[in-house]
Amino acid sequence: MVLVMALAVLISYQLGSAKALVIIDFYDVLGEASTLILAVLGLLLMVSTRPQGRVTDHFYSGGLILVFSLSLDLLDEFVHYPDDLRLVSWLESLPQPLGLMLIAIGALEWRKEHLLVTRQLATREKVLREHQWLDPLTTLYTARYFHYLLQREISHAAESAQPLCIAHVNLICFSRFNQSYGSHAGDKLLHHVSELISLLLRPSDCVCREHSDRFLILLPNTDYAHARQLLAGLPNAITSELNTPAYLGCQVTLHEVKEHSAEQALNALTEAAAHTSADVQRGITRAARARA
Ligand SMILES: Nc1nc2c(ncn2[C@@H]2O[C@H](COP(=O)(O)OP(=O)(O)OP(=O)(O)O)[C@@H](O)[C@H]2O)c(=O)[nH]1
Repeated sequence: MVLVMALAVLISYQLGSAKALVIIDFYDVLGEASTLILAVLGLLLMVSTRPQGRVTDHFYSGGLILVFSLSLDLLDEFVHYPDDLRLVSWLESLPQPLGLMLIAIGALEWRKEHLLVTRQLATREKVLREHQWLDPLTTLYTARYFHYLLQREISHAAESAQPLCIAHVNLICFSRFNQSYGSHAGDKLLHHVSELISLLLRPSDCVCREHSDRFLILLPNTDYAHARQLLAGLPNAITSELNTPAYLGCQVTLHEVKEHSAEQALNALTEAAAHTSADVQRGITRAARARA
C-alpha cells in the first residue's frame, strides 16, 4: 500500500509542479484526505482480520486501486498539471470503477463463502442434535458420545500401547439438594460441577454427562496412579469451591481400561461404582483397581 501511494506521489510530482500555498483549497484537502484515510484504514482492517484467500485478494487489489486513485485526487490539490495533460485526470478517474468492481466481486465471493459456512454449521448442528451428542443443561457431550469416544480411544490405546483410564463421578444426596433448594438450584449446581470438572482436567481429557447427577471422564494416555492423582482434588473442590451443604458429597470411581470394547469397559466401571461402599463415597474408590 505504501508503494502504491509512493507511486502516486512520484507520478504526480514528475508530471506537474507544486502549487503555491495561497491557492490550495484546504476544505477540499480535508475532504479528500479523510476519504483516503478511511479507505486505507478499511483496507488495513480487512486484510488484518480476514483469512487469506480469494475474497481477501479481491478486496485487497480493489482497495489498492482505489487508494491509488484517491491519492492522486488528493495530490491534485497540491500539484498543478499542464492544461493539455489528460493522463493524470484519467489515472484519477478510470481506475476507480475497476477498484469498485473488484471490491464488488469480493463481496459476492464473501456472500458465497458465508452461505457455505452457515450451511456447514447448520449441518453440524443437525448432526449433533440428531445424534443427541450434546447435553443441553451442561453443554457437555452425552453418554452416547462418550461410548463412541471410548471405543475410538480403546483402539488407539491398543495400537500405541498407552494406558487409558475412565472415571465415573456421582454426586451424593443430590436429590436432597434438589428438594431443599429446588430444581433450578439443582440445575445450576450440575452446570457448575460440569465446569469445575472440565477445569480440573487436561485439554486431552473429556468429560461427559452420563445422566442426572452422574458424569463420565475419559483420560487418554493415563495410568491408574496418574488418573487418581489428577482427580484426587475433585470431591473437595466440589464441596469447597461450590459452597455446597455438608451432606452433599461426590463419589469418584476410577477404572484403568484393559477391555477391548467400550461396552465391557463401561460395565466394569459401573460395577465398580455400584460396589463402592458408603465409607469411601467422599473419596476416590479403589474398587475399580482390582478390575484394572
Ligand atoms: N435439578 C435437576 N435434577 C435432576 C436432573 N436430572 C435428574 N435430576 C434429579 O437427580 C436426582 C438423582 O437421584 P439419585 O440418583 O438418587 O441421586 P442422589 O440423591 O445423589 O442419590 P445417591 O447418588 O445414591 O446419593 C433425582 O432426584 C432426579 O430427579 C436435572 O437435569 N436437573
